[in-house]
Formats: sequence, structure tokens, C-alpha cells
Amino acid sequence: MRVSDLGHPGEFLDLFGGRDFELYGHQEEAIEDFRSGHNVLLSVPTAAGKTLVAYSAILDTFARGMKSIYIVPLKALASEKFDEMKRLRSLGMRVSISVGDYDSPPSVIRENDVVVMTGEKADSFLHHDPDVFQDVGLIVADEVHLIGERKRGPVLENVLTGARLVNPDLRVVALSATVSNYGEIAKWLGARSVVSDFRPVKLRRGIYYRGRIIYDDQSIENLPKGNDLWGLVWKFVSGGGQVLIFVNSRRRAEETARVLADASSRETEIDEDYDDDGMYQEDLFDLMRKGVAYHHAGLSLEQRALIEKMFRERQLDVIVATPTLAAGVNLPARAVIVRDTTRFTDGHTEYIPSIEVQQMLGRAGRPGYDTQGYAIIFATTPAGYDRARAYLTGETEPVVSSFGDPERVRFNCLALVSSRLANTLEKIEAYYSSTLYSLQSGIERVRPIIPAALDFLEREGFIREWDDGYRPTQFGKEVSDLYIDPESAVVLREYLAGTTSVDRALLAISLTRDMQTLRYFESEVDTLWSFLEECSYRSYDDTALKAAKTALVLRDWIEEVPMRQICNTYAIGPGDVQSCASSAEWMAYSLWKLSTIIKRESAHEHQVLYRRISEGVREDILALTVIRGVGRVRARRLKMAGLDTVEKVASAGIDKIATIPGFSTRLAADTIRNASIILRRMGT
Ligand SMILES: Nc1ncnc2c1ncn2[C@@H]1O[C@H](COP(=O)(O)OP(=O)(O)OP(=O)(O)O)[C@@H](O)[C@H]1O
Repeated sequence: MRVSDLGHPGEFLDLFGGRDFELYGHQEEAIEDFRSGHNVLLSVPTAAGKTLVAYSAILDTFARGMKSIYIVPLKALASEKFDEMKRLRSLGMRVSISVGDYDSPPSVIRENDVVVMTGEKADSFLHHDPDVFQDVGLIVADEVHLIGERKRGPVLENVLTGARLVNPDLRVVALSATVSNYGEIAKWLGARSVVSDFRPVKLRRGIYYRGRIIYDDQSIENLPKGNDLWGLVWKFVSGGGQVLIFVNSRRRAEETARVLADASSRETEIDEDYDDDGMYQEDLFDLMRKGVAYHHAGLSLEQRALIEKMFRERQLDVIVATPTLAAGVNLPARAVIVRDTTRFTDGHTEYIPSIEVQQMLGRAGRPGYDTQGYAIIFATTPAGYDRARAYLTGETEPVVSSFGDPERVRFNCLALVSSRLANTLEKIEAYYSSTLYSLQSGIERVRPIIPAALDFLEREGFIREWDDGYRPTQFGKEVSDLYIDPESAVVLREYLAGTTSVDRALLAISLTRDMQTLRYFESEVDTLWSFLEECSYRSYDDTALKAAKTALVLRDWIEEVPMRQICNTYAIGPGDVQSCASSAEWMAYSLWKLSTIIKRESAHEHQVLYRRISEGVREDILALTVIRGVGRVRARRLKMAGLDTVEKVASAGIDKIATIPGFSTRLAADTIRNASIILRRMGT
């Protein structure tokens, strides 16, 4: 069967470069199963054509007058997928993206035919207005194997459970990497599983050990003696290939990248006028000019995006990354080298799960560039060699649901009551009996946890029992709509009950379960203790110290301390500051919304705090940061030049702004134009 035999409009071919190619067997089977009315679980390697199956199902659903939701695990993947799926507009579909702002109404689904979103966003719609799923004909769940991840897994599991409860006719196409218990997941989804190990680019897998590669077929390739890792990398780079190396820490990524750059003779120009006052700038750019980069969560989002872009454009030969890259954007290479198979987690060293190693190795072999991909595990000891063999020959761990975790049950019980999907103990138990967790562990495992969760929610004032079952209180409804953990809401409410201040608010935000807090150093403990004392916080345990450090970083962020200085003071990267500010932004937004219910007189100060965290500025230049392209650094420079309002910026001359550091003539003109647009919108 060819693509054109699918019966889709001619423009469908354009989505795949206009090539009317023969479908792979697993594509044909999956599409036929879908068209015969089945849900489908498609479990095939990376780049084996899952997207085509998803698009075909979306088109079939559109032809039925129904909407589709495409769920991905990460915001970065949502943007990437949305960029790709915008092309569906050529087929007459309205395509949009929805991430973040978890309390926004689901109008985006009603106003579009296809919406790309994160699992959290889809789940927040279930909290808000589950009926919107009546109009949804299809959910495409990408990377569905992540349902086994402790944090994000229960979110996706709840969406796939709740949406099908609301709309039993809703279809599911689940896309998965290779998982051992695909049958169990398919059974839960009422889906036909289509499984294949087909890869368009053949994969040669092997172990690098003592100067030689021992491949799966037991053939051996000896490499030049001496520089072991570079020798391995050079084998691929010298042939025009690119290499991804996965290591288990940021420091190792930076050190390994430096060693490789020293051995590289490549000279790459970096044509970005990169205005980042964060760390890593010079060091990273020096390496990138040699065709090598490191990639980890300490880098700013902009730095990571630049590295990925340059790698895709083949301006870089090698990226040395921590596993954050593996789970994130799609970045194939001719060779993938897993340098470390252990990592340090929660105070102990553990082997990386096989499913993650397979995900990394699966990125080897770039369709259209490489005739063959190389997936190499690096071993340095006999035990490491044995472990590497186990990775290559054994099965991946099964995907196991953690939907029954008590804190998840509390979160979901509030959502079920708040959305009225299930508001009695019996209905909630019935809901849980239709989850993957119950299929795998049995409803009796979660049965005792549900009453305890309902007791907590009632005791803390989130729900109240009426004769027809539980109903949310105003506080409970607001917390559920905000999509924050009930325990986080209790922390914020306790803060609001006392004397409010910026420091105390930042500490309260940092103490919530939803916050990603920072590790601290022994040398920082006195400073952290002093901060806790100033906030009259009477605990000095590890959680409090981590929260104190996070609050201090946030305080510097909103006091406009330069990014580089924050990074140096706390020995963190700009990416850490950004992820702190990003997760704090939603908590500060939630604190502001809760203050309008609990302590209305403090609502304004908390709205200002939310906006200061969002922009990283003091209050006096908040107005300027609404101008597109004007961030915390440029806003302050405009103010220092006497342009402290949008009106003054809009009426300033290009020359005046162009003389301000950080403003090129082009940027000055753009800034004036963007300021004028705001004034027009405000009707002034
Ligand atoms: N049957 C086919 N024959 C030839 N090329 C195909 C076929 N199906 C898809 N392709 C092409 O292969 C490339 C990878 O396909 P696609 O992106 O759909 O894979 P994928 O499984 O979605 O990748 P990922 O696992 O990264 O999501 C695309 O360029 C696509 O156009």
C-alpha cells in the first residue's frame, strides 16, 4: 500500500516531502486496525514512521467531524511537534498548541481541530471541564511508555482513563518505544498492539572495551591505540557522521567535551549575536567553534536551543549530554555512545534503566543521512562489560504505573470531586478500577488509600460531604483548577494566615511539593539558616534548607541581580535559575489567586510578586517588560535612559534607543514598534 492509497487529500503527501512511498508493514497494519474501529498501540523504534500513522488517524477523525488531541510528555516536544503539525493546516484543519497556564478554560479544544499539548495540560482540562472531551474523537499519546515515569506517568494515565470515561467513543492511538509489557498496556487501552523492531536505518550495536568494539554479531573492530574516547568518536566524525555521547553528570559532560575539543581540528563559526549574561558563554562557545558542545539542564533554554540547532545544521560534530537530552527533543546522530551506565540518584549510585539506555541508543542512525547507525556502550571494567552485554541482550523493564501513590491519589481525588467525574467513594473506586494501576496491581492495593485521601481533603477544607456525595469548597475548586498539589495549597494558605512579605512568600513557594528545589553546599548552611530565621521559619531540616536556597536564588532573580552573578554565588547554571523561576512562576500565580480568596487585602502585592518572578525584575520596570523583546536587562537599561514607560519608549527616536547598550538599530526600531502596538491595543 502506498501513501496515496490511504484515500487522504493530495496535500497529505506534502506532509512527507511529496514522496508517495510504500508504507512499512507496521504502518499499514496500524492504520487498518484503526480504520476497523480499534484503538492502536504502535510500539516501534525511533524514526520508524509513527508520525505518519498518527497523522492518518487525525485526518480520519477530522473527516468524521471530530477533534484530535496530540499529547507529548514535555513542553519542548510540544513546540517541536506543533511546528511539524502546522502543516496540517494545508488540509483545512485548525491546528493549535496548548501548554502551561493550567487554569485556562479548554476553549482551545473547541476552537481547533487538532491541539498539541502536554499531558499536564490535557489533565488540567479534565479538572476544569471534562465535557470538552465529548467533542474529541482521538487522542494520540506519544511516548506512552513514559506512563511508567513516577512524576509524569500518572498524569498521562489519568488523561487516558478520564477522557475515555467521559467519552467512551473516544479513540486512542498510543505511540511507544519498545517496551516489554506492551500487551498489558494494550489490554488497558482496549487496543490492538502493533509491534515491530523495524528500523529504516540499520543499527549496529556494540560494546567499546579496551580499545576495541565488540559488536552484537561478535565481530571485533580494533581502534588505534591511545586516545580511547576520541579514537572512537573520530571513527564516526572522520566519516562525516555526528556523535551523541551520554554521560551521567554535568561535570563529566563539560570535562569530556573539553577533552574532545582539544583533539578536534574543526573550526566552526558561530553566527549568533548571543546576548546571554549567564555562565558557560565563553567556555561553551570556544568548544562549539571546535565542533563540540556539552548539553545539560544547567544551560539556559536559549543555549540548549542554539546547540540543538547547530547540531541539526551539522555545524557541530559531537554533543556530550546528560540524559535530559535523551528524553527531550528528537536529535538523531550517526553514532550514539553511552559513556556511563550508572548515575547518582537520591544519594546512591544505580544503573540506568534499560528502557532509558535503549532510548538513547535508538537515536543512532539519521534517516536520509546515515546508511547505518552505531549504538555503542562504553565499558571500562569486566563488570561494566557484563552490564553492557545485559543491556544489549536483555529485555527492557516493564512499564509499571505509579498511579496509586498516596500523593497522586489525593491530587486525583480532588480533581474527580471538583470536576464531578466521581464524587462518592464508590464512584471513585470504580474510576480507579479502570486504570492501568488497577490492572497491574489490583484495585485492592488502592482501596485503603482513597478514604485516607478523602479524609485529608475534607479535614483541610478542600471538599465537604453532602447527601449526594462530596462537593468541592471554593478553596478546593480553585486549587483543582490551578492544577497544584493540595499539600502545596496548604503550605500557601498557612503562609497567607501569617504576616506576608516577599521573603516569606518566596520561602512558602519554595516549600511546596510542586517546586523544583536546589541542592545546597555545606558552606551555604549558615546563610540559609539566617534566612529561615528572618522568615520566622522554625525548621532547619534538609527540605527547609533546599527551600531557603531556592528562595534566595528567586530573590536575587527578582532583584535583577545579573544572571552570571546569581550563577557564581550559588554555583548553579542559568538553566537552573530559569527552571526555578519557571516552576515558581506558576506557584506565585497560584498564591496570588488563592490570596484573592483567603486574604484579599494582600492580592495586589502577590500579583506584583507573580509578575516580578515571571520577568525577573523589580516592580518599577514591570510595565516595560510587556514590550516584546524587552527582558529584565534591557528594561532596566531603558529606565536608566529615562524611558520608564511604554509611551516614552513608543515615542522615543531610534537613535536614542540605539545608543543604549544591548540595542542594535534594528532592535531599537522593533522595540519602538512593539511598544506602539501595545499602546494601540490599550487604546491610548
Ligand atoms: N513508509 C515510509 N517509507 C519511507 N519513509 C518514511 C515512511 N514513513 C515515514 N517515512 C519518513 O521517515 C522519517 C521518519 O518518520 P517519522 O518522523 O514518522 O518517524 P517517527 O517514528 O515518528 O520518529 P520518532 O520516533 O522520532 O517520533 C520521516 O522523514 C518520514 O517522512
